[in-house]
Amino acid sequence: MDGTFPIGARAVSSDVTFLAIDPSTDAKIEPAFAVSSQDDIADACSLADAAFDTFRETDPEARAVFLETIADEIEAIHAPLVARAMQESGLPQPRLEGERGRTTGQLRLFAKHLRQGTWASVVIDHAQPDRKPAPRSDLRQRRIAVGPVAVFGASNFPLAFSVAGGDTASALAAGCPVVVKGHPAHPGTSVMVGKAIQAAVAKCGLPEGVFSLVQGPANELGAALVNDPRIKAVGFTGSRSGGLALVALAAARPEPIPVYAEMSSINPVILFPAALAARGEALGKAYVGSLTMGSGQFCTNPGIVVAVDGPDLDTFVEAAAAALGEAAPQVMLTPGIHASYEQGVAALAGHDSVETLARGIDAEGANRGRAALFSTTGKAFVADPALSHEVFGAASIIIRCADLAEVRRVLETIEGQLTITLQIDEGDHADAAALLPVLERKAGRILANGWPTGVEVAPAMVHGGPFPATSDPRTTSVGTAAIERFLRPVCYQDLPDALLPKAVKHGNPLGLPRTEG
Ligand SMILES: NC(=O)C1=CN([C@@H]2O[C@H](COP(=O)(O)OP(=O)(O)OC[C@H]3O[C@@H](n4cnc5c(N)ncnc54)[C@H](OP(=O)(O)O)[C@@H]3O)[C@@H](O)[C@H]2O)C=CC1
Ligand SMILES: O=C(O)CCC(=O)C(=O)O
Repeated sequence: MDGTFPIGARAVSSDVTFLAIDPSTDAKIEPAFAVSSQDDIADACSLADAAFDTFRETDPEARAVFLETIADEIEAIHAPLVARAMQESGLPQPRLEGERGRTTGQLRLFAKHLRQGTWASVVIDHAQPDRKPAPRSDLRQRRIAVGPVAVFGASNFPLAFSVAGGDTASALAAGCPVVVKGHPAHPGTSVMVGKAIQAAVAKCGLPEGVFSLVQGPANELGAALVNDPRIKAVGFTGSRSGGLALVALAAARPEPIPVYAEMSSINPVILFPAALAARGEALGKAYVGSLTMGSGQFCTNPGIVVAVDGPDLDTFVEAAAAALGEAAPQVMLTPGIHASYEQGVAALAGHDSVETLARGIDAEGANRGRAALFSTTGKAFVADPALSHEVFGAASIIIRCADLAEVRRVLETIEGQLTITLQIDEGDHADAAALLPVLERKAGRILANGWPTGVEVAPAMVHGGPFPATSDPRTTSVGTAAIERFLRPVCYQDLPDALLPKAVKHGNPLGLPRTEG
C-alpha cells in the first residue's frame, strides 16, 4: 500500500502526511498517508462537477453494473482489507468480515433497486386537450440526481458506513458523483476501498470524476468540501457536534444545501410488565449482549432501559449486572473516542441520582473500553437532561419508574431517536398500543422483542429519526430509500418526445414503472 489518495484517476501524494494509530497499542502504523490540500478538494469537486451530467444520464443498468463492479473489486481485496481495518479500528476479524459482507451486499441491493425502477418515480399526466374549462398540458415527472455529493466516512463502521458505505452507494445509485472525506482513524482502509471504487470507475468506462477520496486529520478539509459550490448535498455519520457544524456550514453557504447527518441516539428499550414477569432474567442477559457488542460503539446501542420498578425488574437488573460484570474489555476505535467514553462514564458514576450497578472486567492496555451499567429513577431522569445524553460505548442506564405513567413521561422527555425497542408479551399489548403514538413521534424504527443493534439493509428499513438522531427526519441512511436523499423531481410540460429524457419518453425505452393518469 502506498500513501496516495485517489482524485479522479490520479494517485495524489503530498509532503504533508499523517499516520494511522493502532488503538490496541497506541502505536503508529506505516505507511504515511498524504494529507489532502485545499487544491486537492477543489480538483475533486471540479472533476465531480464535470462528470455529473454524463454520469446522471447513464442508464440505470449501467449504474447497477457499476455498483456490482465496486462490490467485486472490494471482494477481490477482502483479506488485506479486513486485516488493515482490524489494525486501524481494533475491531475483531469476524465483525469486520461481516461488515465487508454488509458493504458489498448493500452495493448489490442498490443495483437491484436501480433495475426495479421505482426510485425514478415516473408520473405521467397525459394531456387533456378537450378538458373544460381549460385544456390540460402533458406533464411528465421523473427524479434526477441532485449533483456531486460529499460523504463523511464514519469511524465506527470502517467499511459499511465509510468510503463505500450506505451514503456513497445511495448517492452513486442516484447518479451523483461522490467526494468522500475519509475518517482519519482508518486512512489505509479508506485508501484501499477508494482505489477499488476508482478501479470500478475505469472498468465501467465512466468519467473519472465520479469518485474521489480526500483525507487528513483536520476539520478544515471537511469544511472546505462542504463549502465548495459544486457540492450539492452531504452525507455524514458521527458526533452531534460534527454533524451540527456541517449543517451550520451548509446553511451559511450562498447556496445552502441539505446535510443528511446521522448523529446521536440512546435507543430506549421499554420492558413491559408481562414480558418482564415472564422472562426478566433472559432479557437481562440479552440486553448486555446488545450493549457490549463492538464495545458499544453503535449508534443503535441500547443506552437506556425503562421499566416499572418492582421484583420483576430486580430480576432483570440482577441478571444484567451479573452478565455485565463478566464482560471482557474491548479495544475502542480511537484514543479520542475512548477518552470521551471514560469522561461520560465518570460523569454518570459521579451523578448524585445515579447508582453504579456493575462495571465490566478491567484490563491493562491502551483504549480498553470497560462496560458500565447504571440505574436511576424516572423522576431523576426527567429532571436532568444530562442523563439522556449519549455516552458512546458500552454504558447504559436502567430507569426505574413508579408506574406506566412515569414510563410515558420519561419517553415524552427524550429527544429524537433512531430506535425504540419494546419487550412485550400479549398481556402488554394494550399498554404498548397506548404508548405507540408517543414512540412514533420520537423514533425512526420501533421494534418488538429484539435488540436495536445490527441494522438490516433492506427496502423497508428506516435508519433515521427526529433530531438529534438525524438532521432530517424525513429520510433514512440505510436501505434502498436512502437513494431519495440524493434525487429531486423535475417536471417536463409539453416537451416534444425528441427532447424528453428516456425515463419519460412516450415509448418508455427504459421500461421504468410509471403512474399514469
Ligand atoms: N452516533 C453515532 O453514530 C456515532 C457517534 N460518534 C460520536 O462521535 C465522537 C467522535 O467520533 P468521530 O467518529 O471521530 O466523529 P466526529 O463527528 O468527530 O468526526 C466525523 C468526521 O467529521 C469530521 N468533522 C467533525 N467535526 C467537524 C467540523 N467541525 N468541521 C468539519 N469536519 C468535521 C471529522 O473530521 P476530522 O476528524 O478530520 O476533523 C471526521 O471526518 C464519539 O466519541 C461519539 O461520541 C461517533 C461515531 C458514530
Ligand atoms: O446497528 C447497526 O448495525 C448500525 C449502527 C450504525 O448505524 C452506527 O453505529 O453508525
